[in-house]
Amino acid sequence: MSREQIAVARARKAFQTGRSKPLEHRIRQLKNLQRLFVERQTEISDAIKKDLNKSEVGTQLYETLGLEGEITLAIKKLKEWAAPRPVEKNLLTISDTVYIRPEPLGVVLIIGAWNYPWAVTIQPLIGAIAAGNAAVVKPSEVCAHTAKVMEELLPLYIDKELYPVVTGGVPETQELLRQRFDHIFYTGNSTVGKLIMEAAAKHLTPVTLELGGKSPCYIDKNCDISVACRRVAWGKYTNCGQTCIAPDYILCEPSIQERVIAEVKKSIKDFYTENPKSCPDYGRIINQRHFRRIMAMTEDSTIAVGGDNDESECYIAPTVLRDVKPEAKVMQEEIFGPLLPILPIGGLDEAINFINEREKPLALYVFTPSDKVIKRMIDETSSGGVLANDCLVHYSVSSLPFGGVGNSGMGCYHGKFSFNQLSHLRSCLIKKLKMEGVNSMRYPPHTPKKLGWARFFILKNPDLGWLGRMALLTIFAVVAAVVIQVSPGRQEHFSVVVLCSCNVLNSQVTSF
Ligand SMILES: NC(=O)c1ccc[n+]([C@@H]2O[C@H](COP(=O)([O-])OP(=O)(O)OC[C@H]3O[C@@H](n4cnc5c(N)ncnc54)[C@H](O)[C@@H]3O)[C@@H](O)[C@H]2O)c1
Ligand SMILES: CCCCCCCCCC=O
Repeated sequence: MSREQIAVARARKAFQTGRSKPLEHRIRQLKNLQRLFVERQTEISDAIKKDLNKSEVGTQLYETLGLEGEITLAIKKLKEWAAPRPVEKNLLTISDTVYIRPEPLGVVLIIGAWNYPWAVTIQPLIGAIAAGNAAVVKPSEVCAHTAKVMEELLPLYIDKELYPVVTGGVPETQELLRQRFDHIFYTGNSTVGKLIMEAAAKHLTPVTLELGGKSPCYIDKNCDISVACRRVAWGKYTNCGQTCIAPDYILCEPSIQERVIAEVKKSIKDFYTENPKSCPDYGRIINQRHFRRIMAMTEDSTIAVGGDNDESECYIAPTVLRDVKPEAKVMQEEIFGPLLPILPIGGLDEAINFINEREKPLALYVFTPSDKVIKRMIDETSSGGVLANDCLVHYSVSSLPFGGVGNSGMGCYHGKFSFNQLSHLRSCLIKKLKMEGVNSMRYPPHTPKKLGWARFFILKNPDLGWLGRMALLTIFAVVAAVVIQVSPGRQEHFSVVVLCSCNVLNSQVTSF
């Protein structure tokens, strides 16, 4: 058996013992994971420094702080999230207990990307643990130092059979993908996303695909350009542009292009000094392959700011490109690097058309003081998420589902959405063996009269409020009296009326 097969088989066996399911176990594991981030911050930071030149503070701010917040939230809310969820009923099921029961899916495969290696690998793991699953964790081999630290540290804190770490590159990931999982949670590019889905299809395994793409940024000429550009520069150059939701390019009217260039330039200096290369807060491109890919994108565009680079250090200065054409190389794929192209455009209508002619983005940014412009941008486009007058921060809001749409991904996570995404939401309906008369309307022989009753019972919404229920009760009482007088032998009619009368006051599930 391969190393990958062994890890999956062990995780499955451990899941089958049932030990991942009790809430106490889940909480204990989450607390242990939290402890890892408190006790091992130095090892985590040192490795990321080697991989991406992230500073220690940057690592906490962009990677581990969010994870600590998500763990704290999951621990606090787990009982509520995992509890059966009462649902509304129709009249036909009014005397039944009807609810949704979140259940673990089984063994989840988590495939992480390299750009925020802890954030995008461990955040799904938090959801997997909270939902009671086992999970095989495959960190990206591209951030080699971090993958090694993750492989060493996780088993010291959490159940290593239930949550094994499998390191490796493409062959190892493909070997993992040949195994059977109950869910695959993949973060990375859209091309590999398609391969993941293909492999998952063999076992009919559901997938979450957290992908990327080009996230547009429209700057309205009426906005505070200085503030807008500072926020855009932060969103773009954080982690050297290697952020899935970085504003990929700017759309603005030609009349403000020079202002935008000047203000972005000013922010670059404010954030990273005159010499970003020696600034501890400015990162590096992950490797030379990506360095060359990014530099090649500048070839047919005009550099307005930056452009300095050093392949031996994987350094590319924060760069702005002016008067970029839609056909330019930099506009053909997600940049994932510190280049900020500006595309002059005729105004909002043209910007909306430009966005809609392309793949649905993961994030969409609009900077404007006008609520009308914001509303139009939201109403007339589609994207995984949309932000007005800021960048990136929606990622930190646990109550918002984070994920793409179309080419930018499927499924979502963060907070309760992670729990739901990695749970099976099982429909439960518990009926008593009494009141058989009421069922006659659905048993053959089918008659128009029975259909009439069925229409009433299925289509009527019993959620009438207290007054409505009292009124309905009165009607049922009158009908019951009439039925008893007119057709004393028709037991099913009588049962129906009694059933409704008895239960109309209690149209919600109250206990399990
Ligand atoms: N939506 C999000 O939350 C999110 C977060 C981070 C990154 N991203 C996106 O990810 C992309 C960057 O990541 P990447 O794709 O370069 O990361 P990557 O190269 O680390 O690949 C991601 C994972 O896929 C595996 N993989 C790569 N090729 C494979 C193959 N042929 N078969 C099977 N597995 C394979 C890798 O081992 C790795 O674990 C960008 O598009 C970015 O926008 C999205
Ligand atoms: C405070 C804002 C945090 C932003 C973190 C962005 C992480 C993006 C992950 C995808 O690349």
